[in-house]
Amino acid sequence: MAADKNAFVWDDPFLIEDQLSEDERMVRDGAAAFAADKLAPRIEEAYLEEKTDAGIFREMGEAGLLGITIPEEYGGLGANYVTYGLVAREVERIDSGYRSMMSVQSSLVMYPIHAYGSEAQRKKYLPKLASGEWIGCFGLTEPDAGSDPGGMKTRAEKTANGYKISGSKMWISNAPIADVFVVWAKSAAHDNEIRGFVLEKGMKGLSAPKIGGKLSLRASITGEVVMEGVEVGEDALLPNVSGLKGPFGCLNRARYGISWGAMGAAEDCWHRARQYGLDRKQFGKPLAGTQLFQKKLADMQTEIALGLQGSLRVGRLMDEGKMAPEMISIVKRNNCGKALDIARQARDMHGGNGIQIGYHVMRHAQNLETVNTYEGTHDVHALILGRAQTGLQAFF
Ligand SMILES: Cc1cc2nc3c(=O)[nH]c(=O)nc-3n(C[C@H](O)[C@H](O)[C@H](O)COP(=O)(O)OP(=O)(O)OC[C@H]3O[C@@H](n4cnc5c(N)ncnc54)[C@H](O)[C@@H]3O)c2cc1C
Repeated sequence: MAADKNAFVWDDPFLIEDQLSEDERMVRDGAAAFAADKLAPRIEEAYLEEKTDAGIFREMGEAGLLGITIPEEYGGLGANYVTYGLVAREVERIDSGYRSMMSVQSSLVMYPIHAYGSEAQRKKYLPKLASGEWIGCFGLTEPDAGSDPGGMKTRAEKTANGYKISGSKMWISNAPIADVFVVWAKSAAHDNEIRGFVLEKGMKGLSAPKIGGKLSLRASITGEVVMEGVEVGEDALLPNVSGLKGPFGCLNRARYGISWGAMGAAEDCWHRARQYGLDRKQFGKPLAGTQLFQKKLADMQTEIALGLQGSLRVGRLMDEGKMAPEMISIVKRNNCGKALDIARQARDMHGGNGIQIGYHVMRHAQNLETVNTYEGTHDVHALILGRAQTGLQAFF
């Protein structure tokens, strides 16, 4: 009997699947298999023990998940932004920390080296970052400059052969295990404009101590980047960008991926809450048979369907070269905020079991606290959108 072409697919209400190409589905399926085989078995221990396995980068590299949008000649996959988003969704279905490790490497380290770097920098760094042999980090945030990166204090002074960089960065994902550091500094030789520099592990004056005690993103290591007069040659400067548009160009890509990733974490919470409600009986019937439980599931289904459709639309526009950063603010802000609400609801729907590591939902909720904050907080994206529609700057 032929399938009913008007049937409702509860876990894909708007038939996202039909809107993807064969190639996009193939890479997505590979990422899903990788996530299930290599990431899912590690996450509970990694999270509980706050342990980041640096070997994951090589495994991600072998699976082709690093530098999805970077051309093949530099070791990337040469795929489109929709594919990048689909991969982020699969990885974050397991854990936001693993997706963070991947996003930083692909969007915040490989992207700027490709987009703003010299040919020599591309050839030197990109293949090893794509294979996961080298791990990258991106240093923009400082102890006193988070939402306002223009207030950064890190400085690059001109020397005879290059630059001397001094300052400190805070909350830098991957930093303690990084080989390659893309850092942003105000450069005296360039009218105090913000410029990007590529530093390498082992340089004199460069250190990256771990920030311990995180209650969120515990599987993804975070550190400071301390630069005490780090001397680099002219070849460390990213030559082709200056000003805040450099870091924001990278952040736009990462934020777009996060909008998909957060929906992956939300889907995991939704599916787990639904299954829990079907399995668990109270008052003589499954929890899923109660009106309140079903209302919560319907809210989750609705927000996830809308969120995924929004991210897909923005991805298609990026691939057509028609992306405006404000579009990314809409999906990053909406999807992270909604995913956080969904994870908290799912935790509640699991009752006492919901606080246990083995039920996964509280880990997602804890992670999504960070995902809602980094890469532009929920409120900062509201200010970007407010400015875009009123023409009035409300940041200060
Ligand atoms: C686990 C983790 C990993 C991270 N990884 C990286 C990384 O790899 N690289 C990197 O560079 N950074 C990274 N960050 C930093 C992250 O991007 C910043 O934490 C974020 O930008 C917010 O900055 P802040 O923490 O200084 O908060 P603040 O900017 O001090 O904000 C505090 C609060 O004030 C609000 N606020 C700020 N400005 C305004 C305003 N004008 N009007 C109204 N409200 C406002 C914010 O919305 C927020 O609620 C990471 C952070 C975490 C927690």
